[in-house]
Amino acid sequence: MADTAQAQELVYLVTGGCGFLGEHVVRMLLQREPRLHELRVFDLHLGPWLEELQTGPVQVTAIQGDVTQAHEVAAAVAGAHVVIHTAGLVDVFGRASSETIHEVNVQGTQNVIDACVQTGTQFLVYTSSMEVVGPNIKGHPFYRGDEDTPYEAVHKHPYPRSKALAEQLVLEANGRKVRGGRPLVTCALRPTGIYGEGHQIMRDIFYQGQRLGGRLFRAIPASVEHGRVYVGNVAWMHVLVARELQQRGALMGGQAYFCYDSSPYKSYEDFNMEILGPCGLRLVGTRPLLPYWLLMFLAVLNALLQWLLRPLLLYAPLLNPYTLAMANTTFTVSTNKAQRHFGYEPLFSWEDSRTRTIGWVRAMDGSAP
Ligand SMILES: NC(=O)c1ccc[n+]([C@@H]2O[C@H](COP(=O)([O-])OP(=O)(O)OC[C@H]3O[C@@H](n4cnc5c(N)ncnc54)[C@H](O)[C@@H]3O)[C@@H](O)[C@H]2O)c1
Ligand SMILES: CC(C)CCC[C@@H](C)[C@H]1CC[C@H]2[C@@H]3[C@H](O)C=C4C[C@@H](O)CC[C@]4(C)[C@H]3CC[C@]12C
Repeated sequence: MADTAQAQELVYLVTGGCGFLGEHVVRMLLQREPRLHELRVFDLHLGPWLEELQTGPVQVTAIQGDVTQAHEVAAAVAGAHVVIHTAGLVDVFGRASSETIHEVNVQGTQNVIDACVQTGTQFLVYTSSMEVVGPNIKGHPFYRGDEDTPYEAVHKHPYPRSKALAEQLVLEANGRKVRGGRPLVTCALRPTGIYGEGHQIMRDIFYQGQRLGGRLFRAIPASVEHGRVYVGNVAWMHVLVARELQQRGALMGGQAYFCYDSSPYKSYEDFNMEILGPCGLRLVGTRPLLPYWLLMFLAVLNALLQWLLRPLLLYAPLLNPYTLAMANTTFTVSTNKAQRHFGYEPLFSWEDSRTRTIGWVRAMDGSAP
């Protein structure tokens, strides 16, 4: 828990605080933000684990609410010094409509900005995504690029489009006067594919491998690099950026930072095997077992089935044309902007990140649904 020797005076609000990333941000704040007095956790669905946090020195306030409801957001934001806005609809599988994704990710973010302005909250950190940059629909590689690398960002899919619009809103809001006359200071963090304890897709792939007798079948060439970052480091970056934004607003305000750490550059599947291999799974094939055209045919078929079945049931498999394109396009970052601007160093080494994630997967063994 926080070092109580320092004055505990700050009120933080974490939207989406019960999600995969949000829970790590909440726990990290309690461990590493000594000036915290109250931590508000705002989410559509509150987790039972919040109960166990109520016994520490920091007042943890659970708020069940919806970011699309401006009055609920304003009530939660009022009196907060800092807002970390991680709430979002993460959907590249066609589970939600594009209107709903826009409503939550874009209008929800606008509501958060408006609430800061109306109630006088000065610091706003937004969880953006690598997808505001790419991969683009043309499949152009982004090979170990940084925040200044030129890239043709073209957003057709509702999720990346919504993240890009929301990020733009947040960054453009930097400098707006909030109630009381001070300027709003904002910035955006852009994680690549996050992994770690609680990662739903890793869980799904693990169970799928178990159902297939401990095997997964290679679908993506090993040469395609996909950026990954450990959830603990993403959470730490949020905590640090929120703290430093209060001291270095002139430099950091209006900036976007990729989230990075020392996780290795690998294909999506080869990276997963770094975790799932020690948990008993094997990746079959050194090359994709099916040709790309056949995978694309299956992906399109899945999209068609999703559309046809929609009136009856929700069919949302991992493979669709968008996820196939993502998995097949190199997108990795190599940058030190966060280190230069606010002294970020990953808190967890690759070995720690991997060990922690393996421990979490192993604990699920035998509990397949
Ligand atoms: N998972 C990744 O690989 C990844 C990568 C880059 C960026 N991100 C971003 O990180 C953020 C968190 O993602 P995650 O992976 O933890 O997803 P998640 O789905 O686990 O968490 C999102 C949380 O937001 C909440 N939420 C959704 N709609 C809401 C609403 N209308 N009002 C209030 N709360 C709502 C959900 O209940 C959930 O707890 C998102 O903004 C996402 O775009 C995620
Ligand atoms: C050949 C297929 C079966 C492989 C399917 C893999 C696919 C489900 C994976 C590949 C890449 C993954 C995305 C990537 O890690 C980055 C992000 C950004 C983030 O903002 C949200 C999650 C997302 C889209 C990952 C989703 C799962 C993807 C598409």
